[in-house]
Amino acid sequence: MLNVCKRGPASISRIFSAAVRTPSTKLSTLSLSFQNQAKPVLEARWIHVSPLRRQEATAQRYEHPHERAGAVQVEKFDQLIEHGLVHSNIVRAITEGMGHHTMTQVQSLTINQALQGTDIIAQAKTGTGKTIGFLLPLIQNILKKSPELASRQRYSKARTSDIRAIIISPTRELAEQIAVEASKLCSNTDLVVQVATGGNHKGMMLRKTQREGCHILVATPGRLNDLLTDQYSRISAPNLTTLVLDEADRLLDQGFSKDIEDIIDLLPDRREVDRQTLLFSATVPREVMGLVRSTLKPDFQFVQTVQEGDIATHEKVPQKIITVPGLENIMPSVLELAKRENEKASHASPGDSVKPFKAIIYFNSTANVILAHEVFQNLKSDGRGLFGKHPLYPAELLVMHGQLTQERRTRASERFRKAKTGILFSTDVTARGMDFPNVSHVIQIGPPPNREQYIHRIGRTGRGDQTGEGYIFVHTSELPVARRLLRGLPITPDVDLEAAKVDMTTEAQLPASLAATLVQIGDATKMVGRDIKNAAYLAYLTQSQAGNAAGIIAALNQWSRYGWGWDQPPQVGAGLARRMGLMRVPGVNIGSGGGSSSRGFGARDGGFGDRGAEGGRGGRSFGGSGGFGDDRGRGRFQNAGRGEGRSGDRGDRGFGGDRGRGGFQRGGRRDEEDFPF
Ligand SMILES: Nc1ncnc2c1ncn2[C@@H]1O[C@H](COP(=O)(O)OP(=O)(O)OP(=O)(O)O)[C@@H](O)[C@H]1O
Repeated sequence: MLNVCKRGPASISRIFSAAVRTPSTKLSTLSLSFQNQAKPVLEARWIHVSPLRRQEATAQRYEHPHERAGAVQVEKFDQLIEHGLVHSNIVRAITEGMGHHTMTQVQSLTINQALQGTDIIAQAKTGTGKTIGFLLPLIQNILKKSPELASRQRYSKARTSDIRAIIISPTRELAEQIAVEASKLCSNTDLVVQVATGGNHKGMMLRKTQREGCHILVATPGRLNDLLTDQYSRISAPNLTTLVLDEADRLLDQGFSKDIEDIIDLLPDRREVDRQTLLFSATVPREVMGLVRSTLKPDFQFVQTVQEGDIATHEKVPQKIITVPGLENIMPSVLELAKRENEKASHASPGDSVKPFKAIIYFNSTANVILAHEVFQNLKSDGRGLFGKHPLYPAELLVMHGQLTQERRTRASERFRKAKTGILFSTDVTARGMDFPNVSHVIQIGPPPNREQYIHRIGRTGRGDQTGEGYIFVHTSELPVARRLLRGLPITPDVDLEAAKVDMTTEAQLPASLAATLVQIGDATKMVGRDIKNAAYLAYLTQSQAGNAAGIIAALNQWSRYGWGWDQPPQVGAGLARRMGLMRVPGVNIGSGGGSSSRGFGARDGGFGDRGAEGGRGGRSFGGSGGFGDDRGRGRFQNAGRGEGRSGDRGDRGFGGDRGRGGFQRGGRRDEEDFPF
């Protein structure tokens, strides 16, 4: 059926322009391999598990000389009680409270090992239960030293200096989530869990901790540093038994490693108070291995259920790449996808595995999150005027980025957690560790900042025994960089979405449903303010890794013309254009300013001098990364901005940059044979 709309997309944009006028060691058999050190007094051990041999692996016994003779590798939580390894009050919280009976592979390996007190770095795919993997041994090891804490007392006598375990997380939301999980595990014991994050009121947290005491502290790095150095906080951990770094590779990369080093210096000397260190993540890039070694004892174990060469993402999550001819194709394509999935879900019979559409859409900049969220909020179905029903009704449309207050961030997380159907427009603040239930789709807009981030983002779906789907949209000019970053991942091209193929620069006859989608996005975009669009343009420009300035400028200009209906593209400040080497690039609309008018709509996770982190340290990068109170900027334009550190928020004001890899990089070797897309 062909359309109503005789004129094609080009004319849709003209409607806008009328309104807008400016510019194993395979442990194939749980065998252990030894990595000899130069002076092998103690050696680190690598435990790899081939997924195919899991059953076999988990049934084996350890036979390492360091092991307790006869130590059994258990795989049911109840067996931990039978073997006298873990207090029944902890196990009951998992089996009866949470309903988990069988351990996941990473849990089985790490719990069995960590109970013996060794330092561990564990790498396992996203959503495989790593949180319990470190919480359970951590809690048991506290109870081993203080059995009197094993059952609930009427009056707890905990103090602020009773901290036995500290868990560090790179983001506030993740810290909150871990604290909730830890409280569940401790629910039958007398252990007290507290959480300290940058966005929350320090005084209130301190008063609560002074009132209730603390045995397990979950914190973000900046706030933890702040508490440990504040002599009035009375927070101390003289008897610390365990330190956990969740998302360890993130905490040990350049953005956070100095904070972590400072925190470790503030903890009791390990030679005087022995403690266990546990590092967990789905990704452990080689670059951080040096720091991993220096953080752990020399005889640490590397429990790796993802081996080099294995697929790092879940095979059960189909991943598709959609190459679009214009950036203006992306929002209509997302809407088409959402409508299609809603349609499928509404026709599914009760036995079908089709889930309601509940998606997280990741953007590389705060400004683009804001723009997309506004557009989707403004959507109306055809012919209903201003008060028309939303085409995705009853979906929740939520936004999450580092410029929001902590209260709004928490509210957005909670609402998305509860939503049956919805879209969370997000920067990378939710990319790691967040366990939102029933996420059916993860959609990434543009190439991710790096391969690890792609893996963590995709990991928000297909968690536990759930299924899910991944989509990534890239502009043709971004394809080389996407191929370089995502080499070897099971991503296949997708050509099903009509809105992703249509040429918006020419008039055409279109199927009615496609025309309706384009008109809906067009009308909704028209209602979004100029500043937001300017900011989105500049953020996309400054964080782009396309390696081709002329190409990305052309794509952005086409977006502003055919997506927003602007005659002139937004201005790029002369200073910024100079710094980015854009002065001679055709199509750049150079303004007179030294920088850009879009401050405040940060690009990838922050920057703009807002390295203020959780504790509010001023910074110097603009165009940084950081953002969302989690990531710390290593921006493209270091030193170019003013320090605008804001207490309680780790840089999210920047408008540029990419985590340590700045824009316009070379696209890397192009070897078509290597890529399915
Ligand atoms: N043994 C288990 N059996 C079934 N479900 C489990 C088990 N352990 C944990 N889960 C559930 O699996 C989900 C994912 O767990 P968790 O968040 O710990 O994963 P993760 O490996 O830390 O993920 P990420 O790498 O994204 O941080 C949670 O909903 C959790 O309740």
